[in-house]
Amino acid sequence: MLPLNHNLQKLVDIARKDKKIAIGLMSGTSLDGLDIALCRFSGNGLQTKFSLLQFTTIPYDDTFKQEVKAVFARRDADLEKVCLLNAYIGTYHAELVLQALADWNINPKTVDFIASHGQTIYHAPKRLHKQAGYPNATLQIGDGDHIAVKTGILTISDFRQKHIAAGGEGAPLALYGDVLLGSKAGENRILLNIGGIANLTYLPGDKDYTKILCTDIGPGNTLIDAACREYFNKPFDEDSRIAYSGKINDALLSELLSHPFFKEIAPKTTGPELFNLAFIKAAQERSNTLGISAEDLVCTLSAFTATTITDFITANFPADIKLFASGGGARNIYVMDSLMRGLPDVEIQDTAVLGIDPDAKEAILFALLGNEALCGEPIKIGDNPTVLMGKFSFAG
Ligand SMILES: Nc1ncnc2c1ncn2[C@@H]1O[C@H](COP(=O)(O)OP(=O)(O)OP(=O)(O)O)[C@@H](O)[C@H]1O
Ligand SMILES: CC(=O)N[C@H]1[C@@H]2OC[C@@H](O2)[C@@H](O)[C@@H]1O[C@H](C)C(=O)O
Repeated sequence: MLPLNHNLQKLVDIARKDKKIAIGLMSGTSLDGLDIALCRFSGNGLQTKFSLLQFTTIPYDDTFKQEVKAVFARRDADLEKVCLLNAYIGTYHAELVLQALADWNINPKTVDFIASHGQTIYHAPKRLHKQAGYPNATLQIGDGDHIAVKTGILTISDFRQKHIAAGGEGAPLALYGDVLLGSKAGENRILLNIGGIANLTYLPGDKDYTKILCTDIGPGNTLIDAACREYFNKPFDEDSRIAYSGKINDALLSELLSHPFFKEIAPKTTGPELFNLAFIKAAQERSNTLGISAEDLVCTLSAFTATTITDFITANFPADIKLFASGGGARNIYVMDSLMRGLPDVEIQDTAVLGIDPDAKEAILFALLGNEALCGEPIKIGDNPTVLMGKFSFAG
């Protein structure tokens, strides 16, 4: 029998380790920076035990943000720029990982694997592109080979394609992490992540997997951020100061809420390809509200995010439920206050009480998906794709 090549042998050795040190990387739709979570795993599937050893978000500089924004969610993107960014982001993320490890005084050789989400630059489920003959599609760039070669660490990346190949929309993948780390017998739970886009996982206390639902809900921070950039030259509404200085415009709010996406059956996914500045302006035109103040606009968009979440939860889940929030939007007090008022019977906390740092949750998710890719088995959760995801990149 021929021997395994050294990469495959190393892969098998890592997969069989009782304890694995992993780095999860997430760069989300808000483009604020790279989330880096250093985790330790033992076990797999429902027996997974994890601890977060370190976490940081390394902010992107303005030049990098502009470069990515030039192609992000744009149908007319410059293909050469996409090609360059695919390699560049891989190398750049690798540098940021090495920087974080140096700051933490950790030798890269002690890390078993990196699990990298990459940067989504376009998300096109059929519900969005509507082009006959084409499947659901999504594109994350920042190639794993560059990360593996530059860091010397086995890298698992490009998780979303398998989900699509097996019939999904490529998102939300939070489902797989939330089921493993977030469910509790006897307690109906919602894990709500408010990033650029808001998504949730419903985990019933009876652990009936056919009732589990994981779906995007609509915009989280993306429209609020877009309006802050356009009218206040600010990246986001820090501590909701702008929202609190404005008032809700009811005509605009009901126009925003009337978009057909909110009537579509879940699970469903979306992104800034739909929810963007042009979407806001079109709704303002239709509701005759182009003249409202920028403060009222930010306030109305914040109310829009909160209302879509409360409406979805009220319409779909039982009243006896606990909600655990994560993502940058969990710091938007206007949105969180509105959720508490809109869901008076729901106990709302953040995921920290579950031992999951709310800022780190998505980076932890990818580390966990990497652990499953190495040593898990596909888990059947209702009608969701029963798959292990991720592609392997070797350092040498
Ligand atoms: N103090 C704060 N006040 C208000 N909003 C905040 C605050 N801190 C963070 N945010 C919001 O959180 C956003 C960043 O959230 P996060 O990092 O979870 O997004 P993401 O991971 O890029 O998104 P996604 O999950 O959609 O991919 C910021 O752009 C901002 O809108
Ligand atoms: C295509 C894509 O990048 N989608 C992201 C985005 O950000 C939030 C929401 O939209 C979610 O569907 C997804 O990310 C998380 C990590 C997920 O897949 O669960």
